[in-house]
Amino acid sequence: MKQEITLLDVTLRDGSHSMRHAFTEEQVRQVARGFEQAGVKYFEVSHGDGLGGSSLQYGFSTVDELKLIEAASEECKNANISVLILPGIGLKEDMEDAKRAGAKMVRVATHVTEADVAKQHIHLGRNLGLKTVGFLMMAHMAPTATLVQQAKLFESYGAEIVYVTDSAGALLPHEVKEKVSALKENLSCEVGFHAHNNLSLAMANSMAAVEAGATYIDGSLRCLGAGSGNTQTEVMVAVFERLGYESGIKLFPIMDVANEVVAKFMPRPQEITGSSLMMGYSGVYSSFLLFTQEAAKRYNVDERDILLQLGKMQAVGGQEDLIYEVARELVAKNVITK
Ligand SMILES: C[C@H](O)CC(=O)C(=O)O
Ligand SMILES: [Mn+2]
Repeated sequence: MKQEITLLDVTLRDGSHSMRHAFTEEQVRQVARGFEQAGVKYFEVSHGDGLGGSSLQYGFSTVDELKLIEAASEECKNANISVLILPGIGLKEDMEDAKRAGAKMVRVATHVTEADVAKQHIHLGRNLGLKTVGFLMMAHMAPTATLVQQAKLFESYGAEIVYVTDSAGALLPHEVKEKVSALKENLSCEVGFHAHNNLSLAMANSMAAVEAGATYIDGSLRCLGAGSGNTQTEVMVAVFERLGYESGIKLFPIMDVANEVVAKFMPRPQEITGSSLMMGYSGVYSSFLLFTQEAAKRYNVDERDILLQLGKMQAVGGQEDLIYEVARELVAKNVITK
């Protein structure tokens, strides 16, 4: 019997960063229809920074995420919609609204050392009858023992799956293996893994995660996501099938939605540019990419210098304002390298 894994697609959520949160209802419907036909079990829809993310700080959504969740849900009979929520950005009401709009799963995301802020959200997810997941972001920033401690908190609150989230695309395969194995040894719930491709390691890291026992792996079509994007879903379908795993996703239909739908609205190819490489190298949150490019342009400084400095400062999600501060400091110090 083939071992089952769930490939959870985040094109319509992590991809929202790359799309500057401008998904249209028609784009979402087309992708959702494609997922339904291809046999995808779970896919995520919401603002890139999760429910309630539409704001001056993170970027306003063109179309209200609830409308997008509702539209996606209307297209699906078997595929289930997940939403992401970051405590402090999204509210209790947002989770309730998302459930009414058709969400079946909620992933509660915190910085890797802050699982304790998710207790109420995990409880609420369970009370709403949603499949409830803990999502430990910027996993490269904590030693494995801390990650285990934090994952245990999530599990104790009721999370049914806990994710190791490589938000900066900074982890190397042996580190993924160590972290996922430690969670498998210390938790009873399932373990998931979310990669970013900033060091061209998303696929290798996803394979390392599955080999270490992860059963949920995130991906996005054509890699559409923050930074250099995520592990490419349609490629994972092929690779994991070759490795003898069963994802339930049909290869040709998932390739069709990637190439006939998503590729046509992507604003740019998901390449590993100088800046996204630097994010993986210095451990910077992938969703900082477009803000960094804007700040570099505005202050005429090298994006790589901003990113190196943000990495040294250990900047985390929610500190987007630091990007501009660092750019201004580089100007003040006369580090004008462009
Ligand atoms: C809010 C972030 O975009 C969540 C995520 O996908 C990550 O940390 O990676
Ligand atoms: Mn991500």
